Amino acid sequence: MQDGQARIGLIGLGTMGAALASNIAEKGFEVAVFNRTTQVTREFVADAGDLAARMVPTETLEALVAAIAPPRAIILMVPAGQPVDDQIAALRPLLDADDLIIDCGNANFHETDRRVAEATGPFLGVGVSGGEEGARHGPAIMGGGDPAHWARVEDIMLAIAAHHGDEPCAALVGPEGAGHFVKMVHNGIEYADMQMIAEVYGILREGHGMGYDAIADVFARWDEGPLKSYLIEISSAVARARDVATGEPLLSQIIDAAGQKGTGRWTAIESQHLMTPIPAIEAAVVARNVSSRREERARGEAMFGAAPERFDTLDHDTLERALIAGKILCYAQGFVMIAATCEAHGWDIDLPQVARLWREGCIIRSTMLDDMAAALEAHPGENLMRTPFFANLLKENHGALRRVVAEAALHGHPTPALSSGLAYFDAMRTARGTAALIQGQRDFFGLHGFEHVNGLFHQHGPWARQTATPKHEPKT
Ligand SMILES: NC(=O)C1=CN([C@@H]2O[C@H](COP(=O)(O)OP(=O)(O)OC[C@H]3O[C@@H](n4cnc5c(N)ncnc54)[C@H](OP(=O)(O)O)[C@@H]3O)[C@@H](O)[C@H]2O)C=CC1
Ligand SMILES: O=C(CO)[C@H](O)[C@H](O)COP(=O)(O)O
Repeated sequence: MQDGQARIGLIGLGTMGAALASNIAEKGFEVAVFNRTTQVTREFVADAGDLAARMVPTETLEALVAAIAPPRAIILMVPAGQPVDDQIAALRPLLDADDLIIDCGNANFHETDRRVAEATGPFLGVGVSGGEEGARHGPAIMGGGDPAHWARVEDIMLAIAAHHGDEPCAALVGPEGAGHFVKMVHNGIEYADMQMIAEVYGILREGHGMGYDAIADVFARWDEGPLKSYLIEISSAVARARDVATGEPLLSQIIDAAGQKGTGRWTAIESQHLMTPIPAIEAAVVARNVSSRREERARGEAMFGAAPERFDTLDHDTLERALIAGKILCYAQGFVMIAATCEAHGWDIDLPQVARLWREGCIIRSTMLDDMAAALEAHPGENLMRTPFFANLLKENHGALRRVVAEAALHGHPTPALSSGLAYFDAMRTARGTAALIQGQRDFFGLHGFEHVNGLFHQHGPWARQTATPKHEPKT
């Protein structure tokens, strides 16, 4: 320790903070820790084993600040929203002007933008993904803020991050709230990927009548192919798990109402502000909302009868291929959203770099990300679905996605994310769609005008009282 002082501080020893503090200490950095509930700090350090030698437990914010070598860097790992503002407000008066606060929790990136603008000292917003296991042994880290501030802690971030070969999955992706924005989109993709897997799980369970161990075997087999990913791997583990209390398959004992802390909802709301379509992600957020309406769903079942029927017209290969197509479309929507936000905010987030950061450590890590990074690198500005490698994969697999969505609909299995992914794919390959009718309707009831195929703007239909007068000359 430098003059007996720690290199960095960390506030919030919950699931993520405790794991991150242990990771930091394990990588050789002394870390001073503080938690709102003091007993948690005491127990954490008491249980830290050899790592305790590189930890300084503190019981007041003043003691925490005194324990860190200046210029200080302090990580916050507390819930998003007011707790972060409160913590900053309590901490900042105790700090020197050049001390750095790093919010490593999930934050709404607009709040991070605001905190950067309001900050009276250095501030970074850093997205950390990987859950407890990732935080402990190597998460993906998406930094946002001033490069000079990032440089002060870069060695720690690179050391604690997951690695893909020799490459650390940690980087400063952009200014202000860019790191939290990228983490938010990561979580949006996470929602959509999880929902698609859950939809296929429903078909295997209710449609095929398979048992949980057999479903776990299917997921485990898929985890050896193109779908290889953390989410498929843990889906297998979850399907195989037994409930400790009853000995029953755990999945039969978990109430089917999905929780959410806000990142998926933020992604969906932001996409609407940007007018950038991410329908599979939005559908996944809606599906969580629907899942929470248990009592209403039960009343619906009593009134109309249970929807999902047994059917055996889909083999496992078709389901796997549908998930491959669906997965590509989830990520494609996420990357398009990052590109759109860059344009709106004047940010320059490097999409291939984001794909590389997500290859290890994070929840959406998947073997496909290597090819995604290469595709985005080779075709800058292109939607992932139109890059040659993924376009070919979609050509090979969209038929399977179509069959799964169609058969599921025929047999009463809701597949909102898979269906939305397919509708996006079809809409995005339809040069002349159906919006002409909407423009005609808008003009009919509101004289909103439309653009004519001859290039004239603000034309009206024959229902307009006055003769349509072009406001602009034809485009040449
Ligand atoms: N769990 C996960 O998989 C991931 C979580 N995150 C993000 O990391 C952050 C922390 O999450 P997680 O560790 O799961 O949460 P936990 O609920 O496990 O821990 C929360 C921590 O914050 C402290 N805390 C809560 N409210 C306040 C407050 N008002 N003021 C000060 N401290 C407070 C708690 O202290 P006390 O002991 O006193 O209650 C506790 O140490 C969140 O932003 C979350 O979204 C990011 C990636 C993954
Ligand atoms: O950031 C995470 C993973 O990447 C957190 O686990 C987050 O809580 C997941 O979101 P939700 O709770 O809404 O499912």
